[in-house]
Amino acid sequence: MNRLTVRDCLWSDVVRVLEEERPEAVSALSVFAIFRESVETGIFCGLATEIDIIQHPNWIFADLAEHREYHCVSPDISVGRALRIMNQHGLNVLPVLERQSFEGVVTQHSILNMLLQRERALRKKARILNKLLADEHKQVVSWSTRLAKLHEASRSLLTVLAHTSIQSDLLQMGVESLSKLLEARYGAIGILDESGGLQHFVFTGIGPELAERIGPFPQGKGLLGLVIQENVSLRLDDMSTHPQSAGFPPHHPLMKTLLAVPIAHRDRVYGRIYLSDKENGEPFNQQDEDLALSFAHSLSLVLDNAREIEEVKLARQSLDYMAHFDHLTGLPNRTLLKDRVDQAIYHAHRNRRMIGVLFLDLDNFKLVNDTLGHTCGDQLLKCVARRISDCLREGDTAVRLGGDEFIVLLPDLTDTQDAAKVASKVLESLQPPFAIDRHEVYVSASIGISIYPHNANNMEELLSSADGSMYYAKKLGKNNYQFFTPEMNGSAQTYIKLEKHLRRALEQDEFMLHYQPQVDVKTGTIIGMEALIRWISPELGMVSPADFIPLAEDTGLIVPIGAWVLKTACLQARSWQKIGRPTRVAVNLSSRQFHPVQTQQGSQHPLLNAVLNALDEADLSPELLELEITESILMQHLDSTMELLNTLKNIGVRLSIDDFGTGYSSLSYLKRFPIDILKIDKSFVNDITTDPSDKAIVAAITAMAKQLNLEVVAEGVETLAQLDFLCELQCDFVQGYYFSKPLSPDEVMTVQRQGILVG
Ligand SMILES: Nc1nc2c(ncn2[C@@H]2O[C@@H]3COP(=O)(O)O[C@H]4[C@@H](O)[C@H](n5cnc6c(=O)[nH]c(N)nc65)O[C@@H]4COP(=O)(O)O[C@H]3[C@H]2O)c(=O)[nH]1
Repeated sequence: MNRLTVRDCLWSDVVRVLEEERPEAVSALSVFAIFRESVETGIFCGLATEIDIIQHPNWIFADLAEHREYHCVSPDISVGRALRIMNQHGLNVLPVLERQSFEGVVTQHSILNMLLQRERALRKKARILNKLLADEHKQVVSWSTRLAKLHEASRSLLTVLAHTSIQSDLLQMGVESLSKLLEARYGAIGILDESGGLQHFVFTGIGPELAERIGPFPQGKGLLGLVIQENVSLRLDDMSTHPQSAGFPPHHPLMKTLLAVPIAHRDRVYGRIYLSDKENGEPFNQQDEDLALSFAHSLSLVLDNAREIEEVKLARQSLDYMAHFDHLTGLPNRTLLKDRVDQAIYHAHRNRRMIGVLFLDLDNFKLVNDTLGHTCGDQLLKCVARRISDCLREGDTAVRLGGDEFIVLLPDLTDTQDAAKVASKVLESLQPPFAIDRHEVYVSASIGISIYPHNANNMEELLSSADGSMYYAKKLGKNNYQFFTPEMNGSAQTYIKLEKHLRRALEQDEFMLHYQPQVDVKTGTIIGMEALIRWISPELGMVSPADFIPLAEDTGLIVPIGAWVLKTACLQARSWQKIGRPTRVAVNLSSRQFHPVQTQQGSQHPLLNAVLNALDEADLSPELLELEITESILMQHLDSTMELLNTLKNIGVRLSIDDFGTGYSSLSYLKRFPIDILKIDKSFVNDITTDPSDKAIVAAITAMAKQLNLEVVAEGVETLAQLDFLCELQCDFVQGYYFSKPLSPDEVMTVQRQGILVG
């Protein structure tokens, strides 16, 4: 309001008179303005009041003007100043002149009036302002309450987050808080899953049954889809008129007003919140939207954080899993086993109990892996793991150490025989064939058992004792279990030592071949030589092939060793040929060479390769090479075996069956395979003079071989009596100590120079 001036307070009841006029009766409050010549345009001469007239009843206005002290004020001075002038001169009225022109009068009364008016106006304004202020205050208070509530809700979200990882709890709490805050009847949160689809709905104002009927929202369509895709908020005052409101599922309660905001953080949209129908019926306003957005932002931070925590947790879990479990079978691994063994030892020690450790190694797993491939091998390991686990009680642990090695931990044994029972149960469970990729696969296992506290006091020792007894079980023919004894320990150590040295033997040139002559009984001439490998180890001395060949087969080392034997034998036969004494050389083949280690599709069989290379390198005629295979080799994979034998036969090499009579002795297959020679096993020859049935067997084999046009070589002939019997049975060729032990190449030269062998 402006400053109050004299102009604002001019007195309205002013009577303009001429100076020569005589006063007449007027109202008590009137003031006379006296002019010369004209009341409109004349010169202002002064003022007179009712009191002046009463005091001088006979005077004309000119006298009264002259009698009154003349003071005037400008209209722009403040009322305060005017009052001060009146006070100073004892006046209650003043003329107001602006540049000599009469503007009116100001009286104490008019000023008072104006002041009262002004005060009233000010009071009114103050009231309005006060109300405004009160309203604003109320607004501020309500905002601060809302903000406090929002803050509280956000804090609760974080608290929930700290105490639970279940996101739906978090969201439920979020949507409830927000709906309450904005007084919305319905509210819901939808969160996007990894593939961008809307998942994880939480509702408020809608019961679980209805929520179920509403079902999932159409993904990406309708209004709410827009909110997510465009990352924008949306406010509708009347949904029924909006063309895209069809995006709501049909069972959703009818809604009029809608507020939807995205839950987004750093351009990443996590989902959306929608609220509808405020309880007071009003549409959602900008403040509601701001509040919902602020809330959604808090929620997005929480979700972002929760996701990060979840991701870290999952990563930690999978790291933890990887550290303690075998990825293929899902069984615990060595690390977890260590924990369990330590715990078991602790309890067993306190309760004076025993612990059993079973070390299980599959017997023919390598063959399965090599012939059927790694995928089938892996499947087999999984099935084996399941069968082992099925044999165990709660509290026992099956562990995969790696490869085809498993451990069973029996933490609470009262009797060592219980460990034996479990072992035999496991062996039995492995007997039925496994159906792997349309193949029926048979496997067995060798199990070694060690017992705490009898055999060892910690995990490493328990495993090593069980490992030792497992080797012993293998040695005893596989598919059985053995307890640990100190002798076994020695034997296992030897086996392990052997393996270590065998791995280096080939490259360190520690092998050589000896040759045992095969003799024509009638003439004494040498018809061939069987190549027999010898290993002279600098550390172990002479090692028998009966000891290291099975190990070479188990470890796969037989393949390079076998190739070396073929090459060396062919070179030797070629050198005999070169000096004019062509002699056939017979080479033993092991099953592992025959049934190969993973052949690549379309590539040549590794054995065929090795044979061709050896012949080629030595430049040897194929008919001077004989390949000895056992009956059991023949019986595995009949079709592929037949194919390979035919190929070898076509090359021109000769084929013989070693140890004939000890295996299936199926005579019928002899007709089917391109075999040239049968070698009667030395076990029959050994007792031929004393055991009539052995004699009968040898007789039958010889007769049948003759029928089939096969040569027969009897092995292990040590005595003249045995030789006589064999001659009687018309067995033409023999091999054995009677004529000669296996000879070094130099010794062979000496014998060859003699031309014939005499027993
Ligand atoms: N008691 C007795 N034994 C006789 C007599 N005549 C020969 N022997 C022995 O009987 C074994 C015959 O070889 P095998 O049955 O193929 O049995 C062989 C063969 O299965 C395997 N082997 C030897 N060299 C090789 C090889 O280069 N490759 C493969 N895969 N196996 C081989 O090792 C086995 C043992 O070979 P060796 O110790 O050389 O033992 C040889 C030989 O020394 C006899 O009159 N009395």
